[in-house]
This record gives sequence, C-alpha cells and structure tokens, in this order.
Amino acid sequence: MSAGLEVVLRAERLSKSFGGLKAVQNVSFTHYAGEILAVIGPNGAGKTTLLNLLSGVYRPSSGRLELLGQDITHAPMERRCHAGLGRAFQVVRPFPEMTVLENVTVGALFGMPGTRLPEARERAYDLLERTGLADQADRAAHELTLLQDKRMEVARALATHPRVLLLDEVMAGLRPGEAAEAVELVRSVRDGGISVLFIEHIMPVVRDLADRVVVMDGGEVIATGSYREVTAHPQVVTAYLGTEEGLGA
Ligand SMILES: Nc1ncnc2c1ncn2[C@@H]1O[C@H](COP(=O)(O)OP(=O)(O)OP(=O)(O)O)[C@@H](O)[C@H]1O
Repeated sequence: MSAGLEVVLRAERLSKSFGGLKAVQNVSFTHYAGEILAVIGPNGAGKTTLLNLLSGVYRPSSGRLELLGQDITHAPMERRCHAGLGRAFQVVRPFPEMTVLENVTVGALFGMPGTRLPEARERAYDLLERTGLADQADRAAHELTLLQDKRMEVARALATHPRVLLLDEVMAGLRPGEAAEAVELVRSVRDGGISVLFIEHIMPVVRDLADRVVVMDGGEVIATGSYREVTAHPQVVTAYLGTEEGLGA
C-alpha cells in the first residue's frame, strides 16, 4: 500500500490516558481505501481503547484523527457515523425483543437521516440477504445463535452506509467452521467497497484476512506491515512470548 491510494482513516499520535495510565500512546497509522487492516496485541495493549477513540466513545488526550480527509478528532459518534464510520461491537447489543429486520432497519434509519421507513426496511432486507440472515428476518433478535448475532451486528453497521467498518473481535466465541464463515463475510464486505479495520486475537484469522497489521503493546504501535513482516519482528515476538494467544499461527 503506498502513495496515491485514497486514505480513509489517518491517526496521528493519538493518545489516551486514564488517570496516570497511558492506555494509548502516540499511535499513528494510515488505513487505505479497500484495505482490511488488523490491530493486534497482547491483553491490555490498548486495542479496545484505540477502537473507542476511532469510533468516538472516547476523545483523545492528544493527537489527531481524520476520516476521509475530515478532522473528526473531537466529533461525536453520530457525526462520525454520518461521515462514513460504522462499528460492529464485540458484545452484541441488539434490541432483543425486536425482530432481526427491525434491528437492522433501526441502523438504516439512524445512519441516513431523512430516510423513510419503507426505504430503510428495504435496505435492511437487502443487507439481511447479503449477510445470510434473510430467513431469520422475522425472528426476535434474542433467538439468534452467536454467529447469527454477529451477522446481524455487521448488517446493522452496514445499514448506516459506512465507508469504513470497525470490527471488535467479531470472531470471539465462534467455532472454527463459524469463524471461517465470518471471515468470508468480512471479505465480502470489503469486496463491496468498504474498508475494514478489525481487532482480533485469533492469529490464523489475522493471517487469512488482513492486508496489513498494526501491532500494539503497552499502548504503543510496535510494528506495522504484512502478517509475515510483523510476526517476524523481534519486538512483536517478545511481546507475545508467554502470552495465552502466543504467535502460534
Ligand atoms: N475505562 C478505563 N479506565 C481505566 N483504565 C482503562 C479503561 N479502559 C482500559 N483501561 C486500561 O487501559 C489499558 C488498555 O486496555 P484495552 O482494553 O484498550 O486493551 P486491549 O488491548 O483491548 O486488551 P484486551 O485484548 O485484553 O481486550 C489496560 O491497562 C486497561 O486496564
């Protein structure tokens, strides 16, 4: 990835402290259009805090963040969403009593102000087809399996018309066959023209899915590059030594 490609997200020296703890320190990276970018790192590295800075849950203590050339460093979540940033959560938070179709329709209404209900429902139904959930449209959200929940969460995020989709450990808790399906879903999202940034602990998933990888440790970026490059980086090997996830893949 190099000059000339459109930049969708640019983080410049982003930092976030909680009291005296520097959870994210001077993190810089560039995310190019059409790219699947992984953020990895051992427990406590600062990945979730970074995702929260990107999506607007937290404001940075310092640094700058650009989405499609716009400064969104201090923008509220809603403005980020309308500017093209979508997020699917690790802990799926649907409206449990509403149907799957209704849940995704809410995403379509929220993401595109001025959208009328029939249009939003139509878009939601299209997304259920794309995410393999059309046959679950009329079920209550709380009846879904974990994989179906994750599909729905991706559909809800896609309903907001993102240019960049942030995924927070969507593979967590899935069986290997299910994870393979989720990998295919993420690829199909990218093939549909949406850039994807994901946090993931499962290294084979990172290897199979990521075009580039940003590695964090102790709040800082310690390596950026292809999967092969970063997993051969001495600082990355050291960071993962003795951790549960290891670098086994
Ligand atoms: N709201 C908060 N208040 C205080 N400290 C926090 C808060 N959120 C995170 N931290 C601390 O910031 C550091 C980075 O945490 P973070 O959750 O971002 O790491 P992570 O890489 O996502 O870890 P994991 O892989 O275990 O989810 C940790 O030391 C954590 O305890």
